[in-house]
Amino acid sequence: MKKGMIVEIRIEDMSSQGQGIGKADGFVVFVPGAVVGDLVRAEMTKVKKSYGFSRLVEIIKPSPYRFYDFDCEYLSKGCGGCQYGRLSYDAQLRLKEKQVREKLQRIAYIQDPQVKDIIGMKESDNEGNGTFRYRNKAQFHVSTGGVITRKGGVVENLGEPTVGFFRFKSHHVVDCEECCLQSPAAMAAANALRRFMEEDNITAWDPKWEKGLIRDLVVKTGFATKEVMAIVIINGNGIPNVQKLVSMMDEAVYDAGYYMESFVISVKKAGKSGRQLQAVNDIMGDKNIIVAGRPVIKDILGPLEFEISPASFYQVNPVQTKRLYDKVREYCGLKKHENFDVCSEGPAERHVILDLYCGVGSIGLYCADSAEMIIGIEAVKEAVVDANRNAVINGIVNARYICGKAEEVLPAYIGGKEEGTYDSEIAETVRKADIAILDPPRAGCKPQLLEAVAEAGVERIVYVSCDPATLARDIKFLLELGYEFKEVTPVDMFPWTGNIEAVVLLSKLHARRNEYRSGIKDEGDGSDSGGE
Ligand SMILES: C[S@@+](CC[C@H](N)C(=O)[O-])C[C@H]1O[C@@H](n2cnc3c(N)ncnc32)[C@H](O)[C@@H]1O
Repeated sequence: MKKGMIVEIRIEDMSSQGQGIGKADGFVVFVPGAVVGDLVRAEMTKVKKSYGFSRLVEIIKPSPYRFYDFDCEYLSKGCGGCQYGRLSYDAQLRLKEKQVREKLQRIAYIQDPQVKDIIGMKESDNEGNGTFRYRNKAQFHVSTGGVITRKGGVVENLGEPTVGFFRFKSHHVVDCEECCLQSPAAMAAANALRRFMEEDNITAWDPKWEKGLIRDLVVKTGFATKEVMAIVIINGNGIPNVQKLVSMMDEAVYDAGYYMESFVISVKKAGKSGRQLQAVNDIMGDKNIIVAGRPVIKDILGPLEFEISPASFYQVNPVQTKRLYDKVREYCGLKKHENFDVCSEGPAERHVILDLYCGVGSIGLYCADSAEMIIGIEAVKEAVVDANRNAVINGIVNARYICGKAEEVLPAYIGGKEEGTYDSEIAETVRKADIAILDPPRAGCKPQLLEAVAEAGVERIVYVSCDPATLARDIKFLLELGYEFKEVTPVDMFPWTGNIEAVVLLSKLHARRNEYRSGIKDEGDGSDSGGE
């Protein structure tokens, strides 16, 4: 295989970035623009030892799964947001199921994993918007516009500001005035920011010159409350004429049918290396300044209310979050939520549940009615404060939160190594835990955390993941630590994109746990489950 060669390829798979994947002469080739089922002609652009990249030349026979009605002009302009925008929704769901299965087979070495039907979105969801407008958090990048002073004092007008999303595998911002995945409030706020920058000649952050003011805009929307928080991430100490921007956004958001409850500036000073390809949560600055309104917005999920701060994580698709959390409850073995009353005085089941990577406490609080105690661990302080407040708002008294890295906090509490440096009452409760819910960021869990969970001896592990590869890696380790894989349910939290969410149930293998505890390294065959 050589660069410049024209090859014919049947597309059999797709990457999470939306590239078609097929084989030519046994050689794996990535073809951007092609979808599963296409027969294409492609020109090789880069050739490695066993795989290569190509440019789509011609679709010889289009796939029956091709979707032609995706109503977005920015997809063809290169916006990298909707990687699966050319694939029918049903085909997306099948592809995501397949990807979860394959990762478990290839990375966790589970031969025939029990993969339940993916929980997809329905047409009637989300006030009839179905698989569209499902995101309650928009993250816009802002690119150069206005005037800038170059090194040496040269003043240059950089042209129109752009507010939108990165092009596929690039930091080029595709200017988007409309996005069918975002809430109308988010688009109204983004368009107001662009207008403000144009009118007031406000610069955007230029990663090449490491100059300019506005870097990004995050808009959080409470779908149930219509409350909106706008967070403008800047390279500086403030925004000139910021009150004008606040009123422009406020008006635009109100016209879209929402209420701007909070306007925040997040300060992120220029680093030497300029803008890196950002992980979702790295977008925020180090210091958040509440310029107008309240420091939190509120949302409602099922029977619970949640307050969310600028720096706190909150699941982005509320309709699917409810379904995901219901699945978590089911995997925890808790009763259904139908007659849920969080304030009920009825006897709780005797579960002690560890809610690891708990964010604003949402999953644990969703399970609190069936627990003796919820212990949440979370690294972001604002989220821990939110979690405590959320427990209070909902009248939940059986939840405690610890701020710190889960991989440091849990081993300390389980091992009792630093007695005196932590709450011994909580430590005692942690050691009684019988269920652990793990919901880490994309990178997955650190081995120390998984070892501590196994050391705690919980009967069930419910692992929620947004990256099947790190999920499979961690499951492989948990199997070695004496747990048995039961089943996985993928949940489509991110229609039209290549992102996959999945929830896994693992249960303790009693004989093997004892071996693990006593340090005997007997492999066993896993058939000795004395389990549940
Ligand atoms: C995918 S979110 C899950 C949040 C929550 N369970 C929910 O459903 O909304 C992952 C959370 O882990 C937190 N986090 C990241 N690294 C962490 C660590 N090492 N220890 C504890 N929490 C961490 C993040 O701040 C974030 O709130």
